[in-house]
Amino acid sequence: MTALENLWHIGVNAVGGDASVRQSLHAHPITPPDQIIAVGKAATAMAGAAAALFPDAPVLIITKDGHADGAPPHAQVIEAAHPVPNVASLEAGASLLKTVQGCGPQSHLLMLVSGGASALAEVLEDGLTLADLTQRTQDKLASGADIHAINVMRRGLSRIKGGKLLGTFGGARVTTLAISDVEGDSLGVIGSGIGDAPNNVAFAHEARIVASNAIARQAIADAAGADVRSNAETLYDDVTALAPRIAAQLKAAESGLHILGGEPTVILPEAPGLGGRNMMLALLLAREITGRDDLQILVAGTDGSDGPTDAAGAVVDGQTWLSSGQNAIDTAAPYDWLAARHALLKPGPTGTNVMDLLIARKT
Ligand SMILES: Nc1ncnc2c1ncn2[C@@H]1O[C@H](COP(=O)(O)OP(=O)(O)OP(=O)(O)O)[C@@H](O)[C@H]1O
Ligand SMILES: O=C(O)[C@H](O)CO
Repeated sequence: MTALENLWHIGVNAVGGDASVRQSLHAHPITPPDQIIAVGKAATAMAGAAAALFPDAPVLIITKDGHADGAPPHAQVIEAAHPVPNVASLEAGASLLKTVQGCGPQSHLLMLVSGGASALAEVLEDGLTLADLTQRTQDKLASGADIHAINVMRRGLSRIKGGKLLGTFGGARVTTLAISDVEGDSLGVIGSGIGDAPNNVAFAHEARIVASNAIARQAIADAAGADVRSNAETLYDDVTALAPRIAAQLKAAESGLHILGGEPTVILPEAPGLGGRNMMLALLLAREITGRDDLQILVAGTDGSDGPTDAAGAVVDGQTWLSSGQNAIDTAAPYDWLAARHALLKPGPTGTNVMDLLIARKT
């Protein structure tokens, strides 16, 4: 493993779903819940920590396909598609609504929310079909819209988002623990507000953000110590605008480590190839730094999968663009091009999701 990959793992481990939930519940104990619900890409890890503390509570886990390994044996597990929902997302949404509505008058519900929840569980407003939902999701994802704009669309179609799910809760108390994968760490945006409560509810609601991009970056900075030159959450723009800006900053920077976080956007052509925003940014950066022998850059999603692929991102340097990757840029097909250069990172599902990290070393 390269030094940059090692640092990425340190950051990701610092925001693991299991450890984040355990630490939060240890620091601020809660009364035992009567029901545990975990929704999102980190649901299995978050639910595992809660179920170990509260073994008597029934557990519902809704997560992405292939992300359920290690789920508590007594949990009900539903796996669905991400980022574009499928029929399992509607089944998951129906189970979610039924479970919340089935909580008794005195009950305490523990909600564990992580990014990806929006696509993984849905109950549509009357008159809408799965085809409407998938089409609108695909269009928005390809348009370069950021997560705030995507989730405004999602909330408008939904009977469980934007606080509507907890609006159906008839019990006494809800505790929401959330891992943030959105700028500003707002509970109303994470999973389109699936763990948020509307105003004027009759139950007590406490919400905590237990992991975030800032926490992951700080863990990397702590591990790298005096070597760190910058640490900022500035990866919020189109990848074609970000790449030249970041490359120019790195070329002008002092030698040392640079840590950036956030979630870039990509505008896709009509029939894109295989890739994700991290791979696309890595490819564009490879072009910008071609020939430089003093720069190495890692760009990867902390959930372990970038777009609809099995890679989290890539590591590039001044040699990566030895033969041109322009065609891969034009067709939005960074995956195969980077794979051929052995530049992809494939850690598998990480049990967390705090957006993306860029770690660059200048020597
Ligand atoms: N071929 C491609 N090249 C570059 N980017 C792509 C490609 N195909 C899809 N994408 C991008 O991948 C993104 C979806 O990626 P991913 O599944 O990692 O989403 P996410 O932001 O983590 O989802 P969520 O916010 O719901 O957790 C979309 O923004 C889309 O533009
Ligand atoms: O699921 C979602 O809505 C996004 O990942 C943001 O949390």
